[in-house]
Parts: sequence; structure tokens; C-alpha cells
Amino acid sequence: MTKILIATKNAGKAREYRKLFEPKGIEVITLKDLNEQVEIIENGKTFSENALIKAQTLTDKLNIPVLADDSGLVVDALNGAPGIYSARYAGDHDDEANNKKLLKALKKVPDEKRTAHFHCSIVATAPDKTPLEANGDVYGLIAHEKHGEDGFGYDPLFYYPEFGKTFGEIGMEEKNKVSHRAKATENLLEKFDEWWNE
Ligand SMILES: O=c1nc[nH]c2c1ncn2[C@H]1C[C@H](O)[C@@H](COP(=O)(O)OP(=O)(O)OP(=O)(O)O)O1
Ligand SMILES: [Mg+2]
Repeated sequence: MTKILIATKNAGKAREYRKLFEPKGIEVITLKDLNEQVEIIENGKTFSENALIKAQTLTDKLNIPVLADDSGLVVDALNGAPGIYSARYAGDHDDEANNKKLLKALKKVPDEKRTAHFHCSIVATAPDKTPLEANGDVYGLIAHEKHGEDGFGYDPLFYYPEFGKTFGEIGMEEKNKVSHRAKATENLLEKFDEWWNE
């Protein structure tokens, strides 16, 4: 069975990748499954730069193929914030505080101007290979309060018009049909075999 190391400490992402790769016969392991701690400094200026930094750092250190994702929420009324700073918008990886801060920032913004999208950049790296990149987006609106307990991060605030619900209310199966991460993964897998065998 093929194994992929996903360079993430985020349990929500890890869960989604397991579900996305499982049907393809690919086993997902994450940083938590490693004995070693590798320090990664995410100082890129774009999602794809950060994904590349995460993946390449681990490939260089461990000499194995790695897949990393950098993702976040891009809110139009906030000129793209929180963007690449999504994880540390209000505090270090504090979803609750991040959601509160977002609601506050959008307090006076009317429905039609609450447009936003999630973006996901995935980069795969392997020893002596040119990195492979794929991207995905999903478009929606920021709700006025949290709805639902499913998912992670900003999911309870991300209203997806096609479903008439937030990502916090739809469960992983449904989310994995439409999410930025699912789209980026699909796009990556279309190119993956050729890259892997080149
Ligand atoms: O599907 C999603 N549903 C809700 N929120 C999401 C999603 N996808 C990304 N997000 C938010 C969460 C976090 O605030 C930030 C990711 O930041 P990002 O640096 O990529 O991940 P992270 O620091 O949590 O883990 P790691 O860098 O170890 O992969 O965007
Ligand atoms: Mg991060």
C-alpha cells in the first residue's frame, strides 16, 4: 500500500485527507505518527509558498515523499483577510477566538457583501523531484453566527449556498464532495502518477 506523509499538525485536515485518500488505497500518516519533531517555519507570502516550505522541509530532513497543504479563508470585505494568517488570526490556532474576531470584523457588513472563499494549495515533494502543486477553492458567505458542530476551523461560519447550510452542519462526507481541499486533492491526483513515475 502506498503511504503518504501529510505535513500537518491539524487534526481536522488529517481526518479529511484520510477520508479522501482511503478510497484510492493510499494510507495517510501525519506528523503525529513520526518519532521525530521537525521545526517548520511557515514564512511564505502565499498559500503555495507555505505549502512548499512545509513539504520540502520534511522531504529534505526525512528523505521521503511528503504532501503539505496550506489553506485558509479569504474574505472579500476584509480585502482577503485572514488569508494566509487564518490559523493565527486572533490567537495561535484558537478556532473559537478566530471565529469571534471574524464575526466582529464583519459586524456591520450586509449579507450581499459577506462573500468569501476557502483556498487550499497542496504541494507534493519527493527526493530529487520538482515539487508538484495543485489548488482548489470553494465559494460561500460568512454567516452572522456559528451554525453546527461538524468540521473544524471556520466551518461553522462558512455558509455554502448550494447546500443551504454551513460547513459546520454538513458532515465530512458532504464537505469532501465540494471543499477546497477535495478539489485541490482531485487536481493533484490527476497529475500525481505522471509526476511520481517521471
Ligand atoms: O476546511 C476548512 N474548514 C475550516 N477552516 C479551515 C479549513 N481549511 C483551512 N481552514 C482554516 C483553519 C486554520 O485556521 C487555517 C489553516 O491554516 P494552515 O496553516 O493551513 O493549517 P494549520 O496551521 O492549522 O496546520 P498545519 O500548518 O500544520 O497544516 O485555515
Ligand atoms: Mg499552519
